Amino acid sequence: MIAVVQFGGSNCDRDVVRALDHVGLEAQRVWHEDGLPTETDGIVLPGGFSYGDYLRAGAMAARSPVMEDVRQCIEDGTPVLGVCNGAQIGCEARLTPGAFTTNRSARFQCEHVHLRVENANTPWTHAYEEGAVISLPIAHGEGRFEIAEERLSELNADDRVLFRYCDATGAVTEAANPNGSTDNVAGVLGERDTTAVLMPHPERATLPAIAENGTDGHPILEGFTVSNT
Ligand SMILES: NC(=O)CC[C@H](N)C(=O)O
Repeated sequence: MIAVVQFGGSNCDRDVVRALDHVGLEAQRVWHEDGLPTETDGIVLPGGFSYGDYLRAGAMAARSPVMEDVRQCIEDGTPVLGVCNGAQIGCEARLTPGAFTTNRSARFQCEHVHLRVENANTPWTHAYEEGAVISLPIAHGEGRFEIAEERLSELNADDRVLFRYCDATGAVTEAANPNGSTDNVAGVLGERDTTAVLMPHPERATLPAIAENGTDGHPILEGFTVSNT
């Protein structure tokens, strides 16, 4: 069972449950104060505006006691995916490197972006070839990935950048960088490749009924089945 952890202000938790259901995975929303059910074999930190994005997006949710359980699950090899606000929470909780800060535009941005798959050898990207270009929606005000230069070199060396913003041809350019993220980074891996966070929303590009968003998010969510085998 995939636990979709809900904090005060989460607003993508139902969408994630529905998308996982479409992928054929049993998922359940779990209120963060209730802790993780014993049958948890995957975790999603969903998008939204936990605690109103006060202080910094994700900063308060990252300090919920449930995050200790999440950390323990990661150590046990349980796959964990953070999406948008969930990515911000993941970085704030130091499950993944770097930080998400205010977009270069200083505005909330809701648009479709192209992403280049930088590492296809992970559960989340197993269905893609390295260098593949996919399209997912973004919707955030604080999605600008920042990290110290030395840490970025380490991340690159360890192949822990999962996705970069690119144009339709796969070129990683400044023009294709929607929010000013360092090195166009849109998603990163934790110390294990079973932990990943990304700002774009795979659950919004999974259901065929939302045709304009495509279905490129489907294989990403399927990562839970890959890492569970
Ligand atoms: N869709 C979301 O999860 C929003 C993310 C976050 N609250 C932001 O605006 O940056």
